[in-house]
Amino acid sequence: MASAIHLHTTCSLKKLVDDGVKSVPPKYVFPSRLSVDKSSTATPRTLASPPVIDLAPLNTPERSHAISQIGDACRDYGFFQVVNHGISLELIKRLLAAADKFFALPAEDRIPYLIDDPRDKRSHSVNWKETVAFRSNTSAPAFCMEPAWQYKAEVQKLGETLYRAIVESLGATTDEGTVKQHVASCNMMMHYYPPCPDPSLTFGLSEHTDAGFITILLQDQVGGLEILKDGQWIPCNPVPEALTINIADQMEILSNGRYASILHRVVTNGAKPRLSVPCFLGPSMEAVTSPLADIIDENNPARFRGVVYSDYLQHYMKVRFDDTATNGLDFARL
Ligand SMILES: O=C(O)CCC(=O)C(=O)O
Ligand SMILES: [Fe+2]
Repeated sequence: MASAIHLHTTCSLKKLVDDGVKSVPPKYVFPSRLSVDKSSTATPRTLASPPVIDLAPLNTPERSHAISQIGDACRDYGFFQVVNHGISLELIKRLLAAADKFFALPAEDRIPYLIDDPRDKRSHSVNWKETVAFRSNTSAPAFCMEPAWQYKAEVQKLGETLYRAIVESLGATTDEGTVKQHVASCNMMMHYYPPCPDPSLTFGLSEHTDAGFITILLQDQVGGLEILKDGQWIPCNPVPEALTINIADQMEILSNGRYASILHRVVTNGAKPRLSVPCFLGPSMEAVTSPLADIIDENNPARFRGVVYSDYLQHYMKVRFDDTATNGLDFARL
């Protein structure tokens, strides 16, 4: 969400829940939730969760095996989880502990740091979550900033590794200058989804795709993330010590549509709060994304035009979170 203007919010959903709210206030009700046949949105058991991929072989003679696993996951799911990702588990624990400590603070100490995520308002409905965005040294209390900055730097490195691997899985090459331009920014947020008195009425985060190249998500073990696969919402169940990766819009353009940016959403639950830390890795504002030259020929013509990221983001923020359009990528489609 690189270009979004983040206004600070004045209220806390968590406080409402802590104070014992017994029903969902109307602004948090998604009308689409009321009209759907609940049986069709019940978590299906038939389709598997996205695959879990071991990244350790990337630095060994077995690299090509890991690359083909990544390619298959990008093509078949647009989502996968990675273990042996190189980010210290101790650092991850420290970050999650800091996040827990932050969300345990009294509401008045937390509210100044909460942002109005522009993605939280879809038409008239509001997502069931609270969010902090790590944009400056004062985005969160110092005890959060310290692990957050360290984690963000590690995620940026992992993002470059994954970008290279994904391009390689397409049978294409890239140069270091392009990697730096396309993995130029890392927008990090921290979402807290309180337990909800009626999860059938709400979304933690309603369906969307992410705008950048790839998103690296740290989620706790509670669960709630779902992806749309073959017309069915399937859970992306948390795996201990894994990070969740998804293809975002710029990667769909780069891969000329071979790797789709997948719709995903977060559902709420009645029992436990959930914490997640997404990092949106995207290009610099002036960078142009277009399909990789190596994968375009007369049998595979370009399906997208080149787009400047700042133009893309402007369009994305306009259409993605109202009810009038469903696909931000139509902006770039030829
Ligand atoms: O909390 C999650 O699991 C997903 C968050 C997400 O999709 C986003 O912030 O774009
Ligand atoms: Fe997302």
